[in-house]
Amino acid sequence: MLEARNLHKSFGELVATDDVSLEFGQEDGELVFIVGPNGAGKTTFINLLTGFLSPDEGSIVLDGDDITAMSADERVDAGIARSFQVVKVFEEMTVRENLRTVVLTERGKTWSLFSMADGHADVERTVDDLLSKFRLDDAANTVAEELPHGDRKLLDVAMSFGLDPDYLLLDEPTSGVSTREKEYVIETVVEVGREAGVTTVTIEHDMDIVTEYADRVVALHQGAVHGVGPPTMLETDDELRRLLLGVGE
Ligand SMILES: Nc1ncnc2c1ncn2[C@@H]1O[C@H](COP(=O)(O)OP(=O)(O)OP(=O)(O)O)[C@@H](O)[C@H]1O
Repeated sequence: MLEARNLHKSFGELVATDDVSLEFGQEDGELVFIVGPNGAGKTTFINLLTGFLSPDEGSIVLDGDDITAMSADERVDAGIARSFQVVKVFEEMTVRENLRTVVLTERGKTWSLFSMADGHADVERTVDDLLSKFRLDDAANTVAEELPHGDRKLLDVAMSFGLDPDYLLLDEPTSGVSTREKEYVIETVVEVGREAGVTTVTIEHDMDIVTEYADRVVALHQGAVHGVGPPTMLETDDELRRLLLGVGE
């Protein structure tokens, strides 16, 4: 289980994370969506969980161990991977080459266990598996910068997934993706996460997507937890609806 305990983070006078305590991973393959108006502290919270920011107060606990002081890289090794709002892929490499770099990184730890030939075949099998899971087979030899936006997003998530995480934190995987592609991108991500039993925590602004796919919704407002509940909360919580529509922000 991944826990945030009383996290606080300020930037100067601005409180971006205000006493946030949340738990993830009680159930394998749970799909948690984080919602909230612009500036609510969603990305900051993901940055704190993944080690890209340090909290001013509070702690992050993984399976009972305090990991607050762990670096982002160490957290990846511990099973916490992320994607970014702006895709970070190697633009001039093909999709296959991008995925291979991740699998090699992940395998790096155990590389000596394989002979070179076995190791190579194993890496390629894993890359093929990622290509197929993320429906990128047809784009395997396409250079990343030439991919349609939806496939770029899928490649980005596939690269995080290739790190073999227990927890996958996704910062707006559908941002900038056309309405037509959105459903396809999120459906693919959801399916892969569920099948692998990976807990995914996804920031999402499209409430139709959240309603359709979330097992649990976390709503943030002004850095604090406004509420945690089933997606029906988006219908029943009038205050939340008002916040998400941006009234009074
Ligand atoms: N590095 C930083 N330095 C100063 N202020 C920051 C920094 N990062 C975030 N903030 C501020 O903290 C607040 C929370 O930002 P954050 O990006 O976490 O919100 P968000 O909910 O992800 O917003 P959005 O939906 O617009 O992406 C905002 O007011 C933002 O301007």
